[in-house]
Amino acid sequence: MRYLSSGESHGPELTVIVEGFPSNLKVSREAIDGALRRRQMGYGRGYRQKIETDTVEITSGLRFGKTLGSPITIHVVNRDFAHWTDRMSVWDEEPENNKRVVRPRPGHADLAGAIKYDHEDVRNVLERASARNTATIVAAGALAKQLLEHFGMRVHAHVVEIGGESVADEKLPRDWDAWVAATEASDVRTADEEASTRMKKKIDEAKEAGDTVGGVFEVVVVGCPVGLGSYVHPDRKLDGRLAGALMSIQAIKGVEIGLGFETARRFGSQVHDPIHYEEGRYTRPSNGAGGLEGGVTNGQPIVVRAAMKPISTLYNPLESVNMETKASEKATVERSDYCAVPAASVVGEHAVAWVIADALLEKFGGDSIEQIAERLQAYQERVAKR
Ligand SMILES: Cc1cc2nc3c(=O)[nH]c(=O)nc-3n(C[C@H](O)[C@H](O)[C@H](O)COP(=O)(O)O)c2cc1C
Ligand SMILES: C=C(O[C@@H]1CC(C(=O)O)=C[C@@H](OP(=O)(O)O)[C@H]1O)C(=O)O
Repeated sequence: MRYLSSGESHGPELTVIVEGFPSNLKVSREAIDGALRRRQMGYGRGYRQKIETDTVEITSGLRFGKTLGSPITIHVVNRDFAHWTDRMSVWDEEPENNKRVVRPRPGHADLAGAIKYDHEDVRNVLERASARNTATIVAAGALAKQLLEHFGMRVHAHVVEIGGESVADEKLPRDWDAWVAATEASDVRTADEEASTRMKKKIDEAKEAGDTVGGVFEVVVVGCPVGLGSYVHPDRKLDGRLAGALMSIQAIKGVEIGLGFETARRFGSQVHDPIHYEEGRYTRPSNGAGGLEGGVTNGQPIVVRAAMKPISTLYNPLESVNMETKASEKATVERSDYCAVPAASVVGEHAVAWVIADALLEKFGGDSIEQIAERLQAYQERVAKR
C-alpha cells in the first residue's frame, strides 16, 4: 500500500492518491472528516484554522461507499486560496507583481530549499514545506485506521508534554475508552487537567513574547497481532518504519519507542520485559519495549513518542539575511501557529496507523477484506497453539 500527496499550502487544494488499499471495506467519510477536524484543533493554533474547514471529496476508488481495490483519490480544498489567487497563480508568470519572500526563516526549509531548487522567492519553498500537507497524512491515515478498526485494532494519540510542562507518569491513563474521551475533550489533547492548565500557561507566555513552544506526544496501538514487521532485514523492521513515518512529519526532532532514551540510563534488568506463560498464552508483566522487539510486534500495545520542536516562525523574529542584498535583517514573519503539538499528535496518530496497516497487509496479503480476515483468523489460531 502506498500514497502520494500533492498541493501547496495556499494553492487550490491538497490531493492524495492511495493505492493498494484492499477492496470491500465500507468507508466512513464522516470519520475521515472527523480526523481532519481534530487535526485543525488545539490550543495555540493560528488564524488559518478559522478560515479552513477541512473535509474530503473522494473522486475514485469507492462505489456506494465501499472500496473497490482501485486507487482512491482524496481532495481537500484550501479555502484560503480564495485570498491568494494572485500570489498563487498556477499559470501566469508575473513575478514583478509578487511580493517576494527573501528573508529565510530559521528552522524552516526556506534557505536550504531556495538554494537547492534555485528559487529567488522563498515562497516557492515554504508553500510545499508547510505543515498544511499534514492534512494529507491524516486523510490517508484515516483510511488506514478504518482498516485497522475493522480487524479490532485501535490507535490513539495524546500530548504528554508542552514547553517543558508534562503529564505526571502516574496520571497516564490506563482505561482505553476513558482515555480517548478525556483526550478528545481537552484542547491540548491531554487527559490530565492540571497538566493541561500548566501547558496552556506556557503557550500563552510564548505567544505574549512573540515566541513559540514545542512538546512531546505519544501514540498507542492496541489489538495488534504478534509478528508484524520483521527482524530479517533493516528496511523491514517496524520500529524503523514507525520512526521514519513520525520523523518525516514537519518539526518532529526525535522519536522514542517504549522506554526509548530512558533505556540508555538503566540496567538491562530494569528495561527488558520478562516472559511468562499463563493460562495457555505468553504474557509480559511490563511493556518497556513498547510492543516491539527486534522490529517485530510482540502482541503488547505499541507505544511510540515523538518530540516536536517549537514552531519555527517567530513573531519576534530571529536574525536572517536578505538573500537579494546579503544584508543582515530580521527573518520574514508569516502568519503562524504558536504551538501545534496537539495537532501534530493527530498527525502522528494517522502516520502510525498507516505504517501498521501497511505491515498488516504485508503479513496477511489479500486483495479484499474477506481474504485478509481468513488469513488473520488462521494465523491467530496458529498463534494460540504456540
Ligand atoms: C501541525 C503542524 C503545524 C505547524 N504549523 C506551523 C506554523 O504555523 N508556523 C511555522 O512556522 N511552522 C509550523 N509548523 C512547523 C513547520 O512546518 C516546521 O518547522 C518546518 O517544516 C521545518 O521542520 P523540520 O526541520 O522538522 O522539517 C507546523 C508543524 C506541524 C506538524
Ligand atoms: C495551514 C496549516 O498549517 C500551517 C502550517 C504552517 C507551516 O509553516 O508549516 C504555517 C501556517 O500557515 P499559514 O501561514 O497559512 O497560516 C499554518 O497555518 C494547517 O495545518 O492546515
